[in-house]
Amino acid sequence: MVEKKVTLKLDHVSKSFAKIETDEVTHALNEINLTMKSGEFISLVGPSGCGKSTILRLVAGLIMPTTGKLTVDDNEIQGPSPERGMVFQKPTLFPWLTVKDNIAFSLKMQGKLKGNEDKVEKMLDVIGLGSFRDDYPGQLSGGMAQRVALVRSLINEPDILLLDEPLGALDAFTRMNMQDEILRIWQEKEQLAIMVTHDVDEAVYMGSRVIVMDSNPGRVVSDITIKEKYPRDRSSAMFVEYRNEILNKLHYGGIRS
Ligand SMILES: Nc1ncnc2c1ncn2[C@@H]1O[C@H](COP(=O)(O)OP(=O)(O)OP(=O)(O)O)[C@@H](O)[C@H]1O
Repeated sequence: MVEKKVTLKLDHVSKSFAKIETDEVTHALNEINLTMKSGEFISLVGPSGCGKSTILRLVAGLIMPTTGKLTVDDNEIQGPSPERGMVFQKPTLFPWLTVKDNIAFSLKMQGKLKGNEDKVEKMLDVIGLGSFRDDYPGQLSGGMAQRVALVRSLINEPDILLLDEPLGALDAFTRMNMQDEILRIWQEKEQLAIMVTHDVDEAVYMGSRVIVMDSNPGRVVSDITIKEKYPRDRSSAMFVEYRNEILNKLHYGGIRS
């Protein structure tokens, strides 16, 4: 179980980007108010450009809001922190480091590797890549590389896990296995997970809450609590009902795919 329970708040958060070539401004997010807590799995869905990744990058502290503020337990987010781990769609591994060294990298950088070597080995076992520990990322399949990228973030035991379409590039079979793997780790650690996905099925299968967004300007149009218990059955009446409700919000909210 994760030691620290946290509350993340987005308080009237707006983010605009200026285009370099023109005077135009993109209102990526407009007045977002959200409260999320440890133990929740938040799925963010919405059309391309509605600001889903911008929310993750703000929470990661990679960018700052134009107005409003983001806080973790009332402390304003002012930059990146190992307490907020991000996994991107394309696994961002160091090609010159072995699988094991990629996983150990952040512990090493923080001077925490000594005494934690067994944690790296445990993570290798968790993702079933123990026998690939000395291989380089270029030798791995896409699914294997994504598993390494996932545990590389998890090894820091972040209070907040940010997943930016982490399974988007995987084949259907690997994707379903990884969904269960991520859920298992999340349930064990009880951290706050926030995942961007384009797949409504995946959003309902994994999320304890599904937040539906729309674009121009980027905003929240619906915040749905999924009350069905885990593990979920994709063919159950309740599951199908949730999926239809979200698809309806995406269409009737004027959302384009
Ligand atoms: N660094 C940036 N500079 C300029 N505009 C940006 C920047 N980052 C994002 N935007 C714009 O902000 C809007 C929201 O982008 P964002 O990537 O958050 O959307 P998204 O919902 O994650 O989209 P997708 O589903 O396609 O990944 C888009 O119009 C995008 O072009």
